[in-house]
Amino acid sequence: MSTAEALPPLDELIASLAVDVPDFPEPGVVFRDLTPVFADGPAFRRMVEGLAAPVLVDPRAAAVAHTDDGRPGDPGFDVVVGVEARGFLLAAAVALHAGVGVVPVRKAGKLPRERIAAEYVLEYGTATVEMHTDSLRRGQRVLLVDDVLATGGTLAASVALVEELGGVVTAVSVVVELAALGGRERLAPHAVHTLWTT
Ligand SMILES: O=P(O)(O)OC[C@H]1O[C@H](OP(=O)(O)OP(=O)(O)O)[C@H](O)[C@@H]1O
Ligand SMILES: Nc1ncnc2[nH]cnc12
Repeated sequence: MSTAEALPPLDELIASLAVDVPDFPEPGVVFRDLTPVFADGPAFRRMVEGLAAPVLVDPRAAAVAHTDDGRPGDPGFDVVVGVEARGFLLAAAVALHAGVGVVPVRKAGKLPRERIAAEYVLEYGTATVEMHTDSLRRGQRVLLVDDVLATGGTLAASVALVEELGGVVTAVSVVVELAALGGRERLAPHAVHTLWTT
């Protein structure tokens, strides 16, 4: 058996490293803690590659984009937008992998310049996310990245911000989809890619 064949499927690897924490941050919520998955080098690399893969039009583009010789490469998206805070860990790595830039969706009160805002309801509370008004160019193709898709409130608000700025959401990629909470349906018709559905 080759080394590649010996690798466990990515969803099984993530499931084996993630830790379920009952009643966090409030009673009734089972918190899926992905920090051990992020801390595992091979798992982190495979997650980053997996988040980009469904929209990485030319698999060679990433390698080309990493060079400094100016050769063009089209990864299939122009920028990665990542959601504070856990989404930042992934979005920056996906952007580096694909050879594009990264733009933050931040929680309220963190961005210093002209910004737009969207409010949403979480599985545990409410929040507001913001983007700088000049953080995207009209028509830019966006890969939206976060760690967890639960109710979809955070990502729906993020999609609204991206679209208000004229960005085109090419796809939404997450590590974990908590299917019972209906986030995928809430984000329709946008394509949602997930590495582990539970
Ligand atoms: O689909 P939803 O119901 O909107 O939930 C998913 C969101 O919740 C978590 O973020 P959280 O707001 O806890 O912030 P953090 O990343 O700063 O911990 C997670 O990282 C997602 O962004
Ligand atoms: N159950 C959960 N576990 C981890 N992150 C979350 N974000 C929203 N719901 C979550």
